[in-house]
Amino acid sequence: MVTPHINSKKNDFSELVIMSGDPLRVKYIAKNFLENCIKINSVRFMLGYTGYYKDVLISIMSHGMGIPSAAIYVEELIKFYNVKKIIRVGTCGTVQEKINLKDIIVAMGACTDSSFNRIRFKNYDFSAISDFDILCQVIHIAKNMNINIRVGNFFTTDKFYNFDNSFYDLLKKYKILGIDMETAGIYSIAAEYNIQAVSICSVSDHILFNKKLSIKEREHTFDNVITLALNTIIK
Ligand SMILES: O=P(O)(O)O[C@H]1O[C@H](CO)[C@@H](O)[C@H]1O
Ligand SMILES: O=c1cc[nH]c(=O)[nH]1
Repeated sequence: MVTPHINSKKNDFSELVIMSGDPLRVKYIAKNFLENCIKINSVRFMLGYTGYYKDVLISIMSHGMGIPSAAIYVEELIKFYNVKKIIRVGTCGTVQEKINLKDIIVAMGACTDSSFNRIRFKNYDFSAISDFDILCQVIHIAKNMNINIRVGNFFTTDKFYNFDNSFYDLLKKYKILGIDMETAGIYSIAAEYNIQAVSICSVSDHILFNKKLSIKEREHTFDNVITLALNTIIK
């Protein structure tokens, strides 16, 4: 099976997929956490790998930045490769004073400024939420692994650079914990196709305090998030 963006054979993908925006983070996860790992996609350098984690077949696939890019990969994985469970392992910004760089935030739901969900949902507001069971599993497994997480609302934006401080004040007031660029879209696609999805993000940018992680840190300092995601997806 080949799509315009993925040149893998039908059985190259596991039904369980960890996704991330950055292809180099995907490569890092595959090389450091999977056994007997093979590369299954490199079209547009949107890298994908399949291998074993604790004897379970898992795929790791990049989705690029922004809903339009992520939606292409998520829809193709579901429609052509029979994928049933997706955990996004990403980075996010925050505007909350009590949240620090590298903190882990699980997106229970995601608001958005994108029109993507309105286009899909006949122009109504779609409440983009994670699958409840997989969300509970993340919480349970994080507790067992002694990994601190926060669970709450996200804002998925089309605009990485937003210079309007009143916008960030609004997000802060409405208890938005994380800001990313894909989660709201991934959740609506998951709902349409009845698959499970959840986003787990590490804070890479503190917008309020003007602090950010380096490029290398964004690529591979998230081993706790990765093991949390892997242990959740195999359940
Ligand atoms: O680290 P990733 O998974 O790419 O996620 C975040 O980082 C990118 C912006 O720098 C956007 O894709 C955003 O959602
Ligand atoms: O979308 C994102 C991702 C990381 N940091 C941000 O500020 N926004």
